[in-house]
Amino acid sequence: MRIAVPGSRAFDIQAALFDLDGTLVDSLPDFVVALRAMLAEMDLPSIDAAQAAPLLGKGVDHLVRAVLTRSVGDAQADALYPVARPIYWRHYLAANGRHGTVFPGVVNGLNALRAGGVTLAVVTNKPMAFAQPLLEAMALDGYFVRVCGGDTFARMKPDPLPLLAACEALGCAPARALMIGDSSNDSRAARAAGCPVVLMRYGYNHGVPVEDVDCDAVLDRLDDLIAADSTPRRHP
Ligand SMILES: O=C(O)COP(=O)(O)O
Ligand SMILES: [Mg+2]
Repeated sequence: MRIAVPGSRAFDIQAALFDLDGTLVDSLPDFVVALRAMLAEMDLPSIDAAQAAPLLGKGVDHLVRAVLTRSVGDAQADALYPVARPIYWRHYLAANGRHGTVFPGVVNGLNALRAGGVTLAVVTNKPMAFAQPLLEAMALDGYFVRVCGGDTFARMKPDPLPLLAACEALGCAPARALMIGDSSNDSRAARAAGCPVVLMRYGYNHGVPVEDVDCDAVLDRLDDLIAADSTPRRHP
């Protein structure tokens, strides 16, 4: 499918690889509920959404460690981490998909890409035990022929390995697989894999605006991607 990307060139793509948190699903409320429950159970000071958002996107282990470091400093975080991790997993499994929502434009965008014959896959740093139930809770699971989690391969994004492995599984050359993400984690992985990459403006970006990140384009909504040969239109 030839797609037009506002502010960039047209791309002839066969597959689209999607980041999950901050790109497809606004899962920040789930993370906040689970983190607050973990901190309360451990008698540690709480956290709010603005403090948690920049810590997302680098996998669950990074998140738990970063939240502990924020609360108690580096040395104590190391000691508390083995206790905190299973507590966080329990609370996140309970919160997963209960408070989050699908970002506006995502369903229309997925439908348009699928209708254009593009093969869709998820490449997230979220562990599979969280990623699959979240896609099901958001009724997005039917769109993707493959879901790759942060624990599917030996290394996660920003390493190119998950993107290269996903391309191989889909039988797609990296140059024809468009990565759609929300942070430098996604664009660095895409650049190293040789995939074109667009970033969503609304996601979780480790505190670095996506305009300042090396990528092919920045989008406000997924359905701003349009078939290159059709008249530009905004889906309802
Ligand atoms: O770190 C996470 O759990 C989220 O990862 P994602 O942004 O790659 O979906
Ligand atoms: Mg993300």
